[in-house]
Amino acid sequence: MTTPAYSPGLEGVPAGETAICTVADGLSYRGYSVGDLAENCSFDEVAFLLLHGELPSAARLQEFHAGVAAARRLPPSLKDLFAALPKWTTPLDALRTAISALGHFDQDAADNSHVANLRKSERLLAQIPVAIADQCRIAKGLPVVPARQDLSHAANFLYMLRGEEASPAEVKALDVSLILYAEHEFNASTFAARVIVSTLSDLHSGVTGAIGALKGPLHGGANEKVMDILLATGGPDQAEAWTKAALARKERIMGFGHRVYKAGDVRASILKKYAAEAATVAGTTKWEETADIIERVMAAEKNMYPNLDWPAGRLYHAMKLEIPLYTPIFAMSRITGWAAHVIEQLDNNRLIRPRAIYKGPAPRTVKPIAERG
Ligand SMILES: CC(=O)SCCNC(=O)CCNC(=O)[C@H](O)C(C)(C)COP(=O)(O)OP(=O)(O)OC[C@H]1O[C@@H](n2cnc3c(N)ncnc32)[C@H](O)[C@@H]1OP(=O)(O)O
Ligand SMILES: O=C([O-])CC(=O)C(=O)O
Repeated sequence: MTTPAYSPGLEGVPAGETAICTVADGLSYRGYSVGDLAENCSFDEVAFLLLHGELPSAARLQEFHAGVAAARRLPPSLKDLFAALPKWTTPLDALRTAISALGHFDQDAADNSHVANLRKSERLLAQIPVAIADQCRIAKGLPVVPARQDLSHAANFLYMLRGEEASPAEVKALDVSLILYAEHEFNASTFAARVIVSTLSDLHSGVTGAIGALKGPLHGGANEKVMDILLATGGPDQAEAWTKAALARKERIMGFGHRVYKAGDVRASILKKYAAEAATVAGTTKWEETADIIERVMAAEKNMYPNLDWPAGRLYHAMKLEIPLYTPIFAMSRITGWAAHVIEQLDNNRLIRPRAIYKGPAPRTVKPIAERG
């Protein structure tokens, strides 16, 4: 038997088949380029596409929206759970706990059939924004805002968070960011979800694990770190020197680089315009100028380009959303990709169990405890 070539971090290794998304020749979901989807569709249509395989007709979209909007509520005990969490709990950690807890209440929890998984996916799609908004308000001692069934995924989230409707421009910008965040092949969180359900575990367990993987700053956690970096520079005047000094200290500039995209991430180019427009409205263009300077330094010094987290962090900041909400917002979109992959995995399952190259001690025998040093 020949040993297959080893690739650290599984870089470049095909680890399964999928019909959901490809990052080859530009990013596309089920055959549609993300640019086309961001230009011509709403997030709600893209969610349907990812879960059901085709773009919806107007009637199917209405039916889908009605079903998801009706599920925008949490069991009352979730609110008690949020109130009981330590005050230092981050919104992403609270969301991870909430998804795990929601599994207890879902009547389909242990049913891994295709139709049950679709039902659970649509419920989680509905419940995640509610969980983020409710936890955020409860942690601040504010009353929760009941969901609106007439609003889109993006608009309802902003409404529940703030207690007032957002402007159409804000809703559109958030919606586009959700389309771009929705799915990305075998990224770490999605792969984690697939590994979990490949043991014939369940959707809620897979999504709970996926959120744990998303949290890290090398993956979804980077969109929160982006704003930390921009704020740390102090602004355009110090940005170049700050970035060069950080690189000299071998620090990573979060929001740059990507395992697959070495010449830039198309999603970052699409969202940049929305981040810039939101900054103009908010009067915070100083962070756009700072970002442009850092982009120039990173290209010149490292030949490295922004990923989607770079403009997303800036967009959410210009929308006056609190930094710890940025990765939960990523999750509120990526639930569609995670769910589609969980369903695809379980529809044609084989346990995911690779091999390791052993680097430990040579075989040895146990000495009686009195003889051990
Ligand atoms: C939506 C998303 O999840 S997109 C990813 C979001 N994550 C980030 O933005 C975090 C910052 N970026 C990174 O850490 C990386 O570019 C990753 C993890 C995304 C991809 O990394 P990989 O392809 O595995 O590259 P790896 O981590 O091996 O780094 C290769 C080299 O580039 C350097 N490097 C990679 N990213 C960066 C960065 N953002 N800033 C500075 N240097 C970097 C590394 O230090 C390393 O240098 P070395 O060879 O001198 O040690
Ligand atoms: O694909 C990756 O490694 C990370 C990423 O961009 C995503 O999950 O959107």
